[in-house]
Amino acid sequence: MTNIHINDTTLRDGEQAAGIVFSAAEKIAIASMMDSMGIPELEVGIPAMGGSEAQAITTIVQKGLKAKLLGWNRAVRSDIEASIACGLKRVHISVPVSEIQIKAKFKGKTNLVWQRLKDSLNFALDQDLFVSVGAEDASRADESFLLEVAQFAQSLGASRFRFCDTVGILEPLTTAQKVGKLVECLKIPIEMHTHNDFGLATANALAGLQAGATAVNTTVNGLGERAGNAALEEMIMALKRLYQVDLAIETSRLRELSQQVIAASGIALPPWKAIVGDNVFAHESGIHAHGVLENPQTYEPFSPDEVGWKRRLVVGKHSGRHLLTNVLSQHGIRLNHEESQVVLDSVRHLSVQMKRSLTVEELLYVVSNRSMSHGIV
Ligand SMILES: CC(=O)SCCNC(=O)CCNC(=O)[C@H](O)C(C)(C)COP(=O)(O)OP(=O)(O)OC[C@H]1O[C@@H](n2cnc3c(N)ncnc32)[C@H](O)[C@@H]1OP(=O)(O)O
Ligand SMILES: O=C(O)CCC(=O)C(=O)O
Repeated sequence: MTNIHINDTTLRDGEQAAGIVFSAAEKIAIASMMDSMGIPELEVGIPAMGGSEAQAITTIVQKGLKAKLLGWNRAVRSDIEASIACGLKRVHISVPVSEIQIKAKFKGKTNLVWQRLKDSLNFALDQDLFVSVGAEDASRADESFLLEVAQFAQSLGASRFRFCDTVGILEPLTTAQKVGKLVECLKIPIEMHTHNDFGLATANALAGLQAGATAVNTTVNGLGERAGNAALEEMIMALKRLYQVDLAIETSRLRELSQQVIAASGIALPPWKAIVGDNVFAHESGIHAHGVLENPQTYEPFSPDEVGWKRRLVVGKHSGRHLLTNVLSQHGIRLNHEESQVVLDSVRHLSVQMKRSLTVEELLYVVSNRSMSHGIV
C-alpha cells in the first residue's frame, strides 16, 4: 500500500448520525484540529442544506486550512451551485447505482443516472472544480453497471471514484474482489466509503486499500449513519502498525480529537472502543497486570502515548498481588505476602458487592481501615 489518502467525513456522514448536531463553532473547531494534525482532506458538509450549514462550511473555507475541503452534493446542479457559493473548490457528486436505490430515488429510471451525472459533472468541471464521483450502494450494484458508471465518470473528467458500501453488507474478501475489478479498469483513484452495520467498516476499507484503492473515508470515533463508518483512529493506527504505512498524521492527538468529537456530539464511547476508548490501556486482571508490569508489550499492541492516552492499573475483582503491591507502593505502603492476600480478599468481596472496581481512595481506605473493610483483615 502506498500513497494512501485520508478524506475524513466526520463533518458530513459523521453528523448524519441520528440525533447529532454540531454547532458551527464545533464544526470549525473539529476541522481546525484535524487540519493541524495533518489530515489531508475533509468532507465538510452538505452546502445544499443552506442556512447555518452553508454558513459553517463557508467559514471553514475562509480559514485557509492546509487540508483540502470537499462538499457533498447530489447529482443536481443547484447542489453544485450551493457548494460554489460556499467557496468550495472541490465537490463530491453522488449517484445511486444499485437497482434498489435507483428505484427509490429515480423511480427506476436508469437513464437519469447517466443524465444527471453528466449534467452535474459537466457543470462542476465548467466551473473549474475538482470533482469526485460517488457510487451510492456500489456494494449491492450490478458489477458491470457499476463499472460502466465509473468509466463514464472518468471519461467525463472526474478525478476520483468513491466505492460506497452504503448499508455495510460487505466482508473483506468480497470487498477486495469488487474493488480489485474496478482498480484494474480505472485510471483515476478509488476511494473507499464503508459502513459498520456488521462491525466490519474498518476491515472492509482496509481490504479495499489492499486491493488497490488509494483513498479512504473515515469519521472520528466511527460516528455516522446507523452503526457508523470506518473510524479515523482505527484506520490511521491500523495502517501505521499493521501495514507499516505512516501517513505523517499526529497520532498523539487522536485521543484528544476523539474527546473533542464526544463533547460536540454529546455521545459517549463504550470504554472498549478501539484506539481511543477509556479502557484500551487499562489492566485489572492479575495475570495481565503482572505481565504489563514486567513488560507492557505483553498485553498492549502499542504504547498509549502513541495515541495520546495513558496506561491505568485498576484494582478490582480480578486483580492479583503484583498489581496490588505496585499500586500501594506508589502511596508508600508496603504489605507482606499475608497482608496483601487479606487486602485482596477484601477488594474482591467489595468489588463483587459494588459490581465494579475500587478507586484508589477506596483501596487506601480498605488498607487503613482493615477491621472495617470486610471484617477479615
Ligand atoms: C448515503 C448518504 O449518506 S446520502 C447523503 C444523505 N444526507 C442527507 O440527506 C442530509 C442532508 N439532506 C438534506 O438536507 C435534504 O435531504 C436535501 C436539502 C439534500 C434535500 O431536501 P428535500 O428537497 O426536502 O428532499 P428530500 O430529502 O425529502 O428527498 C431527497 C430528494 O433528493 C433526490 N436525490 C437523492 N439522492 C440523489 C442523488 N444522488 N442525485 C440526485 N437526486 C437525488 C431524491 O430523489 C429526492 O428527490 P425529490 O424531492 O425530487 O423526490
Ligand atoms: O458519497 C456517496 O456517494 C454516498 C456516500 C454515503 O454516505 C454512503 O453511501 O453511505
